[in-house]
Amino acid sequence: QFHTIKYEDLKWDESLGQGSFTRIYKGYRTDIRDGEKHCTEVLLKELDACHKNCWESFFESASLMSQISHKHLLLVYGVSVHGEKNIMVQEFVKYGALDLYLKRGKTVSVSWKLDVAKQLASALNFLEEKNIVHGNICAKNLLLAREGDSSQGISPFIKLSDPGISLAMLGKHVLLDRIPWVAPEVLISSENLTLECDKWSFGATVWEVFNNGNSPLKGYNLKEKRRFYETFQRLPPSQWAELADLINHCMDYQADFRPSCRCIIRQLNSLITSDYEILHSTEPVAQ
Ligand SMILES: Nc1cnc(-c2cc(N)nc3[nH]ccc23)cn1
Repeated sequence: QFHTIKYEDLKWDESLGQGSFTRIYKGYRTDIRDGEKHCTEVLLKELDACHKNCWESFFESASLMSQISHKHLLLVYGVSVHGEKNIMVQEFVKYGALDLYLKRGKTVSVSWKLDVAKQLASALNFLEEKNIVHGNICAKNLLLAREGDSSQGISPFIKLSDPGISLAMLGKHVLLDRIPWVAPEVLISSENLTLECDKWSFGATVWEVFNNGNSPLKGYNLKEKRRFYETFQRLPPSQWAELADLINHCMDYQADFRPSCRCIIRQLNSLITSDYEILHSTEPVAQ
């Protein structure tokens, strides 16, 4: 179901941090294609040996991403097993995770943010058509392949990363900590992990993008996060009413009230043409 890569073909470079039970490194993969030697920049995602029991879920998420291909889905080259080590080999995406990129204070225009939201919505639409649930949509899992340059009219380009270890395998604490990205019904039972859950997470991710990568409910402890759902609270609304409505529509506590991907894309397109862009664009508008 996916390609196995020889450990000897991999070379580790700098460490780039860690995810849930995983450590990530920049690396290189040498492979021979049509008689030529190629050396490709890759992202090496190592699963902690102590989480051995998660490895099939780890590989499942790899195989999910390698079975389908879409321009806004991360390319997974394959997996490598070496003794205790399970390694997922992914394409290296130049600018890394979107939340860190935005937190680093890069000022981006409203249309830049809308482009990112539209690209994520088109990736979700593709997954919805294949009836595939991602389960971990968030700005940390959006990778920036091209910065874009609004003055040159060049849009950014994002790729949705693999979901990582499936929610069903994660402990209650990890699930609670994923509030407000994880849909409320999933906390009740991971059997409730459906396509609608990705719509909820989409809403929380759009909120992050329009709040410069700040984490929603930052500083909330697990108890406060649980209360947030128990009392049906909403994220602080954007001043842009149409955007706040879209986010709240996606983050409807009633899963079947959440909009379809096509509806989300239509609403995003109407946002792009709405007056907000004129009123809040950084470039002075001719009076
Ligand atoms: N599939 C991926 C995933 N993450 C990256 C990445 C790139 C970068 N410039 N800094 C980083 N810092 C942490 C991760 C990362 C690249 N490719």
